[in-house]
Amino acid sequence: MIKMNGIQAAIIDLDGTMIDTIGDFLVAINAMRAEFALAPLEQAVIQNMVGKGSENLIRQVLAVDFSPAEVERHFDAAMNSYQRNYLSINGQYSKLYPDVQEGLSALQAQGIRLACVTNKPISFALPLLKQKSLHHYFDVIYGGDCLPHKKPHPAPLLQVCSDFKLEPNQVVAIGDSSNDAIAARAAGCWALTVPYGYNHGEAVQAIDTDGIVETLLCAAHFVNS
Ligand SMILES: O=C(O)COP(=O)(O)O
Ligand SMILES: [Mg+2]
Repeated sequence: MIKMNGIQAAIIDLDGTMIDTIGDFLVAINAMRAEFALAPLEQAVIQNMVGKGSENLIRQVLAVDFSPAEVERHFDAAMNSYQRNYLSINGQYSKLYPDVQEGLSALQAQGIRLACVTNKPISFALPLLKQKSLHHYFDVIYGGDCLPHKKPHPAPLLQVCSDFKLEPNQVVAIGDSSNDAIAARAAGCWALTVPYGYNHGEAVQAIDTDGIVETLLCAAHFVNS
């Protein structure tokens, strides 16, 4: 792996990196589909649709049964149903991946500031981070609807660099998908990838990243080592 020195901040992804939220997605999506008299989808199918924000997810989920025109016709009602269902169970079917708190603590102990950048809507992300006792690690938290662009656009990462008054090459972004690495590359930040999340059904080895780290604790050992 490449030597990564002078890192002052880390931008951490949420779904698939800190928290295994696929159970929440499964329950909320299938509750929404039941309201539309659609059959439930398997977890493996939904898992490959997660990562590009709620709008993308809902369009993909509707497109299993509907034509492009029907998807647009049902979109608003489906999104309302999904949001209501998600918020009613947020976190109940989710759990932290191994060594998340240990990794965040170890990064902080090295003087590295932490930001969370997720494509999850902020109204889902904040209560979830609080419920799982992770919010206190982060100086800055951006949801997918906080800024005009979401990952893989570099804007949220560049916003963090600006918030922290750092150059992008002083910042590492750690995520589970190509979305995170593409945003990092485009911003000029370093990129690390965890292998256990949801990479749109593709192998993490195919991601253009500066390294694959087994856990966030491994990431902490790797940065500035
Ligand atoms: O909600 C999503 O689409 C995924 O969010 P993430 O950016 O935290 O992986
Ligand atoms: Mg993710």
